[in-house]
Amino acid sequence: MESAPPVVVAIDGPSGTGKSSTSKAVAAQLALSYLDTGAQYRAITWWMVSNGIDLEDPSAIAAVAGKPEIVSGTDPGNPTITVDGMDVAGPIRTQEVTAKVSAVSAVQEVRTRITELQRALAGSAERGIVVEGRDIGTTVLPDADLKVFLTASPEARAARRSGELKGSDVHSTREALLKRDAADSSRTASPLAKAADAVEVDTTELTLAQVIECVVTLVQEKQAGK
Ligand SMILES: Nc1ncnc2c1ncn2[C@@H]1O[C@H](COP(=O)(O)OP(=O)(O)O)[C@@H](O)[C@H]1O
Ligand SMILES: Nc1ccn([C@H]2C[C@H](O)[C@@H](COP(=O)(O)OP(=O)(O)O)O2)c(=O)n1
Repeated sequence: MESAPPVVVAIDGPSGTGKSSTSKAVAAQLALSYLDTGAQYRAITWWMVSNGIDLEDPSAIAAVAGKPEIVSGTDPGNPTITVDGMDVAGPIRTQEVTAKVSAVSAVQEVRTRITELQRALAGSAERGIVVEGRDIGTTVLPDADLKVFLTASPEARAARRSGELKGSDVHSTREALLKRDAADSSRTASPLAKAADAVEVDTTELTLAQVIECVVTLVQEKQAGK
């Protein structure tokens, strides 16, 4: 039997819309690879913070953008991320990295470097890949077979996020989240945006299981040539 051609799925959207949970589950169900591109931007930010780079200065960020070696494991059952061989899955989720990641990811040299890694991983995924981020459908993989743009109300997103971060209140989580969205959407270099040919799914009133089912169906329809 001939094997199916690889399928490339781009899932974009702001924070807390369900990109990571949906993408991981869809990739696992369909036996595809999975790439969390936010984790890559967090990893390079973690390296810059750890090495005392002045993050107020875009030229200082640009000058060292090529230094850290970032490697992503693409098994949806066990996604991994290392910087210079060190497992950074935990450290990249701190509030400090979260607060600084938008400044680092706005720098073009950083984006060029990370985009290269993303395209290489997408191109080598034998059965295909689900790639989630902010600019996957618009810039990284404009020829993706399926593009999904997830949205949800700021209230729903803040409630989901503060449910994860113990001890944080919904109001401050909402403010921090909106600030990061504004920075990510207004930067010049490849901002967060919905591709013209993306399917928009508003997840505010949907359960995670419903969102996963919706995206799995969209992928299967594409694979069936509909
Ligand atoms: N449709 C949904 N309904 C309720 N909670 C959800 C839904 N989608 C995701 N979540 C939860 O919201 C949190 C953020 O989801 P995540 O997938 O990390 O979003 P993103 O990658 O877009 O930031 C997680 O705790 C996840 O379990
Ligand atoms: N394709 C991408 C993915 C993430 N980023 C940047 C902008 C985001 O605020 C950060 C972190 O992304 P991540 O997906 O981990 O964020 P959350 O899961 O929403 O907290 O990385 C980006 O610029 N481009």
